[in-house]
Amino acid sequence: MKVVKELSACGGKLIKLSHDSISTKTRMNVNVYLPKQYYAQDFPRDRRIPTVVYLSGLTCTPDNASEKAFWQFQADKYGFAMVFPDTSPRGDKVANDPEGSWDFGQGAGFYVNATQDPYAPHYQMYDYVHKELPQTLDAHFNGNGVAKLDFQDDVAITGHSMGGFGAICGYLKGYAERKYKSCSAFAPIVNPSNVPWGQKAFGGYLGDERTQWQAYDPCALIKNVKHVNDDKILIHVGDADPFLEEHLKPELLLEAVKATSWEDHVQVKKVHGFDHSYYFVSTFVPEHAEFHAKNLGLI
Ligand SMILES: N[C@@H](CCC(=O)N[C@@H](CSC=O)C(=O)NCC(=O)O)C(=O)O
Repeated sequence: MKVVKELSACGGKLIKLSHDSISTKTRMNVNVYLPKQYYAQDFPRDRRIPTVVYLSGLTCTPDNASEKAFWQFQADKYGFAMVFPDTSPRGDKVANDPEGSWDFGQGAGFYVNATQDPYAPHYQMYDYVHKELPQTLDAHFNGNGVAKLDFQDDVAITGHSMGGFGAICGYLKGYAERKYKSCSAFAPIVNPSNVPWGQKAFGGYLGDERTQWQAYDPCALIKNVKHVNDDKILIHVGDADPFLEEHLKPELLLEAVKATSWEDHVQVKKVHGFDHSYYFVSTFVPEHAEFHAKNLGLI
């Protein structure tokens, strides 16, 4: 892993990194925010700083949320690190949308492991985000005998739109092993099998056999995952979001959990006047930060 740039931000630092990924077989960029606690002289040697992973939406790089979501203030307030991965493999050798559209291909990896050519060789974003990246960050930041950051145990996950889908999907798939301690989402695609963005992505990456799609679709996954304790999934969506009716459809997740162990444990907050932009995301980041801080035992 190579440090490309270190930028002072709030009380800590935004570290821009790049590395060769085994999963995607490409060079991947990732941003990590280390909060002020990381740099404090008196930070207890027996404690680790937990992590919140933020998965971005279509067209994004690690920079969109780093620059526009204002997570850094919240990370300092509660004492967690942030990880902002990229949204797909990139490069001349990486297959792209044949029509050059922005909702598939580079910038739109959908956080699944593609099985179909020509996407399968590089589009392995599920393994990259949920397996390889935490291990790689752990080795980079904690490999010097001082393990101050926790990328693998006390970890929360969140995301926006395509990334909201990726967060809920990863949380549910890893739920039995408590991979993530907390999950939230901003304007997520909750039922990709039944909306155009998801159908295009799943068809392209996973093929026409719809049973393969169920392995990643939150509305299918949640029916087969047994809810425990008082875990909740927190979701915000704006009622002025232009993608709400066609692509997001949060009500489908509420329908899916009816009469399951998750009933009453998925909270969808529809907020008046907000659209799909980072003006919406950044407004509700403080509420999501507090939610994750509680679930990570920081407050
Ligand atoms: N380029 C598109 C708009 C694409 C868009 O709105 N992308 C969202 C995520 S959508 C779902 O995954 C986003 O986060 N964009 C980046 C940003 O900084 O806002 C168009 O031209 O309409």
